[in-house]
Amino acid sequence: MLNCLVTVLGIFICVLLLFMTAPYIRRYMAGGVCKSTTKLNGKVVVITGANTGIGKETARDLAQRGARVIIACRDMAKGEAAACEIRAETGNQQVIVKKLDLADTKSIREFAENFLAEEKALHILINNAGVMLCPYSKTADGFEMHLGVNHLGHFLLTFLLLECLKQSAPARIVNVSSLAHHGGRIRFHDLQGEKCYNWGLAYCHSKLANVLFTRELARRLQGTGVTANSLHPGSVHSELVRHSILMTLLWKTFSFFLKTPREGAQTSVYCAVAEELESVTGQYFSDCRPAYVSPQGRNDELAKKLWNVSCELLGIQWD
Ligand SMILES: NC(=O)c1ccc[n+]([C@@H]2O[C@H](COP(=O)([O-])OP(=O)(O)OC[C@H]3O[C@@H](n4cnc5c(N)ncnc54)[C@H](OP(=O)(O)O)[C@@H]3O)[C@@H](O)[C@H]2O)c1
Repeated sequence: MLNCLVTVLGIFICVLLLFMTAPYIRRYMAGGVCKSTTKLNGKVVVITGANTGIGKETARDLAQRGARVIIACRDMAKGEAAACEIRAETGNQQVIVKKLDLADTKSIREFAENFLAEEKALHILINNAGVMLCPYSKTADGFEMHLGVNHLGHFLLTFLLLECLKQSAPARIVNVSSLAHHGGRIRFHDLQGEKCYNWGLAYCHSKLANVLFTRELARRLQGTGVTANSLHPGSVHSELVRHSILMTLLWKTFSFFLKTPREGAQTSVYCAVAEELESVTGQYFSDCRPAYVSPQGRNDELAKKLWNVSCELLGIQWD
């Protein structure tokens, strides 16, 4: 009887504490805010996966600053709905939608070809699109889905747009990675997860690949006026966990504690516009400040090897 009472009292105190501290936890989770007032009139921005979530809010912020924003997404109807909303809210009519499916290298090449034919410059490329917790599946080119979309798709897109970025310098490349990169491992003997697949880890591996790609890219771009940085947006209430019912339920239950997509976009915006980052490159940010990178994410030899393997897989020569 006494045990029972103590347990009930314990639970009651825990719930009370949670309610009392919730506003503080929420404020902590909201993270940093990009304070930059930089205007982007005359600048061209490409954001992948900007029809929803963090990408859409990043597009909204940059459109507000006057940029010509290209929403690169696979679903034109969803992209047009997002663009319509942003145009109406910001009054910026230079928000346009272009088709890009990162799970298909043909679509990536078509997107880049059209972009280079139609646009004169590219000042900011935000590689934001991503998938998480997918059951084992392959892209059109036979790459494991997380690796193919999150890493290889953006690797190829950056390769195809790089000359334009260089010619438009100063320019910035922003790769949206994740804190999850800490759990990632680059296992070259089973990069595609064919021998051993874990849907949670596959996401972590691909996000580690984002960090390593950024590091090697920044090293190669020294002196070109193009910078490359990666970031963790925070834990954001978005559609990212849609492939897992359990995670969707968890995300909904604890949504109060998660960042809104608008809060989640702050570090992307910071990396894209902050004046103090003008010549900062090869870094990893979270909450609009430098953050800790995992030991694997700081391994230059691994970054170089991943670069070469990615080129081989995509059949490109990128020296
Ligand atoms: N949410 C978080 O807590 C969190 C934490 C750390 C890192 N991140 C990173 O933040 C980025 C944005 O995620 P989010 O939270 O905003 O998720 P989201 O709401 O699910 O948005 C992901 C975007 O990527 C697009 N996408 C997926 N596959 C694509 C493909 N094959 N081709 C083109 N676009 C594709 C989606 O398009 P559709 O709408 O057509 O599917 C969507 O626009 C991701 O890189 C994610 O890894 C998020």
